[in-house]
Amino acid sequence: MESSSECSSISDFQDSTEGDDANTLPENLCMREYVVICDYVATDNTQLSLCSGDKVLLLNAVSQDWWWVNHNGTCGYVPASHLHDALNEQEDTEVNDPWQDEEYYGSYKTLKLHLEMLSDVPRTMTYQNVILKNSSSLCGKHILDLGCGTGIISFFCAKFAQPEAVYAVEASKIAEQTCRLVEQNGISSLVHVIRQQAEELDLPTKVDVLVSEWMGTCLLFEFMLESVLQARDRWLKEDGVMWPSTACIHLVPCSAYKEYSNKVLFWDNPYQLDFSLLKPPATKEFFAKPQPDYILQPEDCLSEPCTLFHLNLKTLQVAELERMNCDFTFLVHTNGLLHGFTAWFSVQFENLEEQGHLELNTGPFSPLTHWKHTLFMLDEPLQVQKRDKISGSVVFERNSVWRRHMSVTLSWVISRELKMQKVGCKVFPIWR
Ligand SMILES: NC(=[NH2+])NCCC[C@H]1O[C@@H](n2cnc3c(N)ncnc32)[C@H](O)[C@@H]1O
Repeated sequence: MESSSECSSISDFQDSTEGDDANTLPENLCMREYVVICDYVATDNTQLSLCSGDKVLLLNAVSQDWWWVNHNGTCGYVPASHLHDALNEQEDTEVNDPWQDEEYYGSYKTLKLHLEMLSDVPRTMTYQNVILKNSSSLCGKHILDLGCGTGIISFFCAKFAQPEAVYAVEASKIAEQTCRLVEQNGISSLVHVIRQQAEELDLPTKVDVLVSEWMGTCLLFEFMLESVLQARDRWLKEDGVMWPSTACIHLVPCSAYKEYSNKVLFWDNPYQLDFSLLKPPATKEFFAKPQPDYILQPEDCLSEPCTLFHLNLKTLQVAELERMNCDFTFLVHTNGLLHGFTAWFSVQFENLEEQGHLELNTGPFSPLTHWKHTLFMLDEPLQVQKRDKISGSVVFERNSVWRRHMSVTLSWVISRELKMQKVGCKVFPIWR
């Protein structure tokens, strides 16, 4: 990165970048004022340290992540995620709310997402089975159903067990419907619908069981898990039960030829014309972020999958969610093209009445769920063959500004007979 001393004034900097249209934003966004929405401390002398509320002038969007700005006559780089378009100020709630709660809970007030979740039979039946198989242990117990949505889990508790009370907590407007459903089904003496954010909850007692369906893309997106862990610390008895009890994130190297062909190779000769110069922008546009609704076929796996993270939800701390990293090694078991990696999650529910646990696995070897699979596409496919080794690391990093978002950084080395063949690294935002 250029040194910030290179920029003595805006006109100098602008002249030096004249015609440099490689990374400049369209005219309408350059030279606009932006507001800093989160403190930033420079980590080298090409960057600026800024405080939330500072106003800067955007000079050049060098990349999606780093922008060259002017602040009171001094130029330097700042992370784009820390800036908000002051002239195009959205509702204060958007700029000042890193949790985007208005948008988030707004998305759950209609039936669309609830229909999708209830239509997911493997997901919903797993929760029903957990309640069914533990019905005697739930007798006389207090249960917290966090983020109950339409209340389906609370209904299972009332139908298949005899708990003392179920607190069905739901922050979105759907809670009004949930109240009506509970009344209509005659279980309002047992199931108490509370329209409240879990963070502001006030219950009459601690609970014996905290059950929640909080899992998002790549397990963590939405970071509803933070709400669940905070509710655990505040409301779950010392010997209380967390359902799910543990959660895992799995990864496998894979081929995705159809995806690559449809999105990139397509441009080689549409209607017998050579549009191949569009392949690089197509790669950037379609593969910069993961595909969250991909369906990985088992035969496209290039090795056995591995478990990256195994989280114990009774002991996990919120601070651990900021950054999680893990090394991996895959032994390729078939010749083919490595187009990318696919991730999915599984959650386990401790069984209170017999050995073992119940599991909901959202991977390619289990019944398909509404989460489908998350495909991380490399920019270029790589030829691999049986007995090659794909080793590397993955870093899940929570977005320091937009608290429901994260990034996944994949680094890989492909080796053949102990000789390094290919090395690579790519950062995937989910979604900011
Ligand atoms: N598996 C998921 N990715 N999402 C499915 C559960 C999400 C449900 O929990 C509600 N919800 C999410 N966070 C909270 C919270 N902190 N407090 C109350 N309700 C919540 C949200 O409004 C929605 O109805």
